[in-house]
Amino acid sequence: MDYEPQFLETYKTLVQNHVEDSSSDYSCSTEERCDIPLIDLGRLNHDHERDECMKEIAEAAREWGFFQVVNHGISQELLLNLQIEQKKLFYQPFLNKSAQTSFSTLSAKTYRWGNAFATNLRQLSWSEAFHFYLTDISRMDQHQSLRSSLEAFATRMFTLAERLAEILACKLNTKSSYFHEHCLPKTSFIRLNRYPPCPISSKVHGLLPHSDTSFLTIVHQDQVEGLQLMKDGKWLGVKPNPYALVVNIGDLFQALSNGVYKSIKHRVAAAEKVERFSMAFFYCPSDEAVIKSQIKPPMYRKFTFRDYRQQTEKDVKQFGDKVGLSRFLL
Ligand SMILES: C=C1C[C@]23C[C@@]1(O)CC[C@H]2[C@@]12CC[C@H](O)[C@@](C)(C(=O)O1)[C@H]2[C@@H]3C(=O)O
Ligand SMILES: O=C(O)CCC(=O)C(=O)O
Ligand SMILES: [Fe+2]
Repeated sequence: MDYEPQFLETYKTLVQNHVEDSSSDYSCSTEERCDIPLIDLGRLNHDHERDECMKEIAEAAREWGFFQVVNHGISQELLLNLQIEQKKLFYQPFLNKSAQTSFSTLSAKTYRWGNAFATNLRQLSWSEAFHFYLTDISRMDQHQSLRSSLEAFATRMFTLAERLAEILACKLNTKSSYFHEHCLPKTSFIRLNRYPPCPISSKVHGLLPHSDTSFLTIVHQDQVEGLQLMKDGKWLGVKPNPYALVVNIGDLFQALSNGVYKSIKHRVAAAEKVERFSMAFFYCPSDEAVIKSQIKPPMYRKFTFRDYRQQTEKDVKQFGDKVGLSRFLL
């Protein structure tokens, strides 16, 4: 198909040099699927249920770093419309996507695939993605239907992310106005993911294990399994729920909460026969925002979001993967 990135040809050397070992089978057996906490956000609108619901959110962030939410305020119609646009976007010829001839107004790194810096097959992600910042979206004059779906998604996701972040801050006794001040729609971004069928699915990840460089990430996954998270040293599969969004704590909230909320490693398994799509919203601050916990004694030295992003980009270039928060431990 002319829309598929040429993974096998491009990463031929990594495939040839791959040495099988016991840890290189990435599939996850049935009994290892899990139910992450499922939280009904409708309860936030009722006085007598609000406190309990907020407590559950904070507990899930502490214990799991992951939870699902229903009655989240984002309509199925909106999610479906964006999914349709997402498919149209990925089913363009690969050359259009990579040359971005039809997205010439967008910033250079909108489309990405594989991992140009992978030093071995484990670091290769058998997937492609588009990153959209709100400032880019507003300039997409030639793609009206994609633009309006992205705008609606970003607006609703932003409101949800801010609400969750404020609840989490409140349960930490941290100033919740921090988020309103530093995290703006234009500093957050959307990532549309596609995981193509993969002929070497037991040797490679769909998306390599990582924690997110964000305060919070909210993901809509389709009905194809694949997302897995690390809990108590084991990989567990997250069962897709058509009405739920998956929320996970990112590195910045782990730092701001002094390690109370957990930014958990997760990955997406590659599949041999089926493709998978997901849409993620990364709730991030401006580059100048300072991440410093009020909780004593501090675990991490204070840093700006710019410091963290630049360090991550440097590590990915040098090592093929991000090192993450451990760089900032005191
Ligand atoms: C090679 C990598 C790029 C990435 C960090 C990683 O080590 C693995 C996952 C990638 C990811 C996915 C989610 C976010 O878009 C991102 C910014 C993140 O935190 O992890 C990216 C990283 C990236 O593009 O630099
Ligand atoms: O595809 C998914 O379900 C998760 C994607 C993800 O982890 C990411 O984009 O950071
Ligand atoms: Fe992620």
